[in-house]
Amino acid sequence: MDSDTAIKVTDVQKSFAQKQVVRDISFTVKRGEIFGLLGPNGAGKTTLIKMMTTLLRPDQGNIMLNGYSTAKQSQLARRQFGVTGQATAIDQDLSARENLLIFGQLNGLSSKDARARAAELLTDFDLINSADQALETFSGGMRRRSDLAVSLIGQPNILFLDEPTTGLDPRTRTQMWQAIQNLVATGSTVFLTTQYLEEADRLADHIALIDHGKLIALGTPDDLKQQVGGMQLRLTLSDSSRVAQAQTIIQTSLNQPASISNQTLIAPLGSTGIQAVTTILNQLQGASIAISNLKIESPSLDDVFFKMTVGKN
Ligand SMILES: Nc1ncnc2c1ncn2[C@@H]1O[C@H](COP(=O)(O)OP(=O)(O)OP(=O)(O)O)[C@@H](O)[C@H]1O
Repeated sequence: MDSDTAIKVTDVQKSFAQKQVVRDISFTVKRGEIFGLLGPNGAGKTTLIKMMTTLLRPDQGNIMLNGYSTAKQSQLARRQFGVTGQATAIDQDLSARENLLIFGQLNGLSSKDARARAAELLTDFDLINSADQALETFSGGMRRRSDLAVSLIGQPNILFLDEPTTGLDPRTRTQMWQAIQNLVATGSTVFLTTQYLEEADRLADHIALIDHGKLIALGTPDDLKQQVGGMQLRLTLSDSSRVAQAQTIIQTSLNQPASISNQTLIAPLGSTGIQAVTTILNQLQGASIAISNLKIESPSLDDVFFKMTVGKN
């Protein structure tokens, strides 16, 4: 495993009873990146993350965290990461600061270092003004940020975030995104699962899409969007009698078929087709074909998700 690699998953399989829920999955996560794991309900995300965090053993295959095998060197592998979503508060009567101090000491920090690290995290996560309030008085967003702070107290090199923003309002979600981005800016590697495709699109450098336990796509958000067809041109004409003529102009310029829906022509632009849009518009104008609407649409990760996954059946 080279030194740029934080996580290496090789041919991992897991079955429960007779049912195979993770099938031969392999991928690599580079140091300092945000890697998103996506998939419909029941796809196997939680099972995979449990295997990566040593809570479950794969039936077959290998998982390495910073070069340590989760099966053969589980103690060392465990020291490489933090996880959110596990017991991150001992007692709701404790303040956020007290909670951080306890987890700091559990992680082997001296009380002086734990105090300093707690103050740093409370500031980073915008909790410093509520640091001495009991956790039970915290809103959902404050709790989530406090959980994230706790998972960072031992300065893990790799952080697993299982649905870090589920249920948060848009403002708090944006704050969490910022916190995650700040974290990777300091060199940590983040592995996250999310139900929000926009979140994966905004945050993730690479995405693995799984369905029915199988890896069905792997790449940057842009790679995945290209796989479902890239950008599209949608042109609506003012006069329906000119549709056939406009179709010829578009098809000739793009060298791609254009489909017709009422008065709207739709054609894939491909990677260089966007340059042809000016030519198309000039030719339409030259032929006195008026247009009432023009859109250049990028595919979204939603398109990728819907085209590539089937989900529970
Ligand atoms: N301990 C278990 N025993 C039996 N079947 C299980 C067990 N854990 C998970 N499964 C099954 O494995 C499949 C994958 O579940 P998993 O929780 O990994 O999916 P997921 O992608 O995390 O789904 P969700 O988005 O709904 O959380 C499901 O069909 C689930 O019912």
